[in-house]
Amino acid sequence: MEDEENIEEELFLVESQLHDIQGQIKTLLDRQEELYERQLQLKALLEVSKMSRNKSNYGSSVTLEDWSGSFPWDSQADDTRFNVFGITSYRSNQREIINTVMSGKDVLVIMAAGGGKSLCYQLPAVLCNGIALVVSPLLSLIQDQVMGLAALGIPAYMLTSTTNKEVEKFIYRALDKGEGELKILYVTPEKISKSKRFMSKLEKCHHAGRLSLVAVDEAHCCSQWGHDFRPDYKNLGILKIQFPSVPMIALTATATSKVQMDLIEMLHIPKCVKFVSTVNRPNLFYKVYEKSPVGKVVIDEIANFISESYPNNESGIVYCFSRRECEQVAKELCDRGISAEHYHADMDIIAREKIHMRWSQGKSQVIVGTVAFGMGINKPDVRFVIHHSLSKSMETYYQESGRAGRDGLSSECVLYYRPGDVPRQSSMVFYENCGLQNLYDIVRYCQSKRSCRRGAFFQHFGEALQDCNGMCDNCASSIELKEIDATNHTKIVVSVLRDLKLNDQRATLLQLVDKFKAKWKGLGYSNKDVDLKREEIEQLIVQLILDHVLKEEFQHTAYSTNAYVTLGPLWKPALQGKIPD
Ligand SMILES: Nc1ncnc2c1ncn2[C@@H]1O[C@H](COP(=O)(O)OP(=O)(O)OP(=O)(O)O)[C@@H](O)[C@H]1O
Repeated sequence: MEDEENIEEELFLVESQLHDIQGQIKTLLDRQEELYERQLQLKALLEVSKMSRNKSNYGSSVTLEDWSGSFPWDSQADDTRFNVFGITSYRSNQREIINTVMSGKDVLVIMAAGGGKSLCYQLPAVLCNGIALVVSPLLSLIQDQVMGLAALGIPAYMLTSTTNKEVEKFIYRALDKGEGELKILYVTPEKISKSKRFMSKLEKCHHAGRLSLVAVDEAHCCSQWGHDFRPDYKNLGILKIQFPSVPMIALTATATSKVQMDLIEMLHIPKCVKFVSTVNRPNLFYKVYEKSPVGKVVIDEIANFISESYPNNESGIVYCFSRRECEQVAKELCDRGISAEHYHADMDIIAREKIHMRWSQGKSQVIVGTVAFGMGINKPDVRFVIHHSLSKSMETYYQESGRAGRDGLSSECVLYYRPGDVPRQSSMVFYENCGLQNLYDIVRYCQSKRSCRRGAFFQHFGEALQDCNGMCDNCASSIELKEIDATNHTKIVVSVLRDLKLNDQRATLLQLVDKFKAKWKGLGYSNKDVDLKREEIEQLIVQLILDHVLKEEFQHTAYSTNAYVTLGPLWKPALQGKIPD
């Protein structure tokens, strides 16, 4: 009896010590996770810092002169800003950029969507004698700009495939002989690379001292590391070679350090002065919703979100993965009473224009588009951008979601995520430069239940962290997260993959999960072992890919219905000790 009491007493002691130790282990594991996250951030920062050091080594320096002081053109510039452009004061960096261009320097401008990049070259173009050349990638973008400038009384023209003969003659005379009134000339990059006649007229214009400046809009298109690479942009380097004394201003909304270096090199502007504004869009609320595997449920949720949050026909965009999906989502939203129209590259240009116009004028509420609904969307009052599937990279997502709230008012960016969408994207980006790494970055953004979404953008673009002010779901919500020990699950995932590899078999993500479940049961795990739902197992597999736990040996072992899951080509022993045998 006394023995039993002693045993019970010791048992109680042991159990309470075990309880304490488990608490300590949990604290340590939490700390370990924080450190892993910090490790990733520091590695990214180190890379950015090394890149900028290399860059200064090969001479593309950022001069530190003060461009906000007084300059001889100050009063004329103020007068033009106010009386021609109707703008009462400059926004951040605009004055400095204008002063730099006016001083004859080359400039690289990185300024968030809606930040006011156009004024940075249009105002100097009006102030300077002669003609400014602007290279821009899209006809619709050019048309908008030319119309806007004409409305301000500025003689701007475009020379593109749609320009009629009369106007073309007028433009060539202006370039050649300085006749007629032409201040800003817009062309597409194809004109520079393909039209010898145009280039020889431009040469004459320059020779006569009448080419005032060259602006390259959407300059990230130069770089194949950027998100919208355009082969014809690669040839724009010729402009600086032919016209070395003419200041060049390259502008874009986003460019990682790698893209910046690339485009400085391609445009031959190694001594450019660089102005980088923050990527932060404080008025945008970022959130990720778990996406149901049932298509109709997703549409119900999107339709409810729109009709409850935006009952007054406020404008929005829904981005979809494929053309077929985009048509279907638009139709199903219409069936649920939302005025939505689809937009994709398979439609003819007139139909697309009509749909864009109706939406711009508020006659339809939502455009359901593919990536084709891209550059040149200048609608300021887009209140929400919903992603029906994840984008292929952080940059693409930043651009697409950034079409919300250009007027500075509160707007929402919602992404519907399910791991099952990852293989579809990975099959598309598999052969792109860094395609998988870029995809994994956005997947990491989606899978995170803790980190600040805004912080992920700062990290991606190599910028110091800023306060989110509760403007993302992870910062705003106080949901308690349930934590589980997934060691056994991970062991099973790895062993399922080993079996497949051994038998030279392949499996879709769905099949992988089925095999996992069968093995889980077969191994006789009891009820107190955590039984995960299908989506949770999918999330675990994707997380293991992201954490590089699944080694290279499993690459291509798993397939989705018709696409690679592409497991872990980037394995590194970051999680040593956690990798199961
Ligand atoms: N200093 C300013 N004050 C007020 N409005 C301005 C100022 N500068 C520009 N704007 C206005 O802000 C809007 C966005 O400018 P702009 O089209 O140049 O943006 P952007 O940086 O080119 O954006 P995107 O990358 O999306 O094309 C325009 O309506 C423009 O007239």
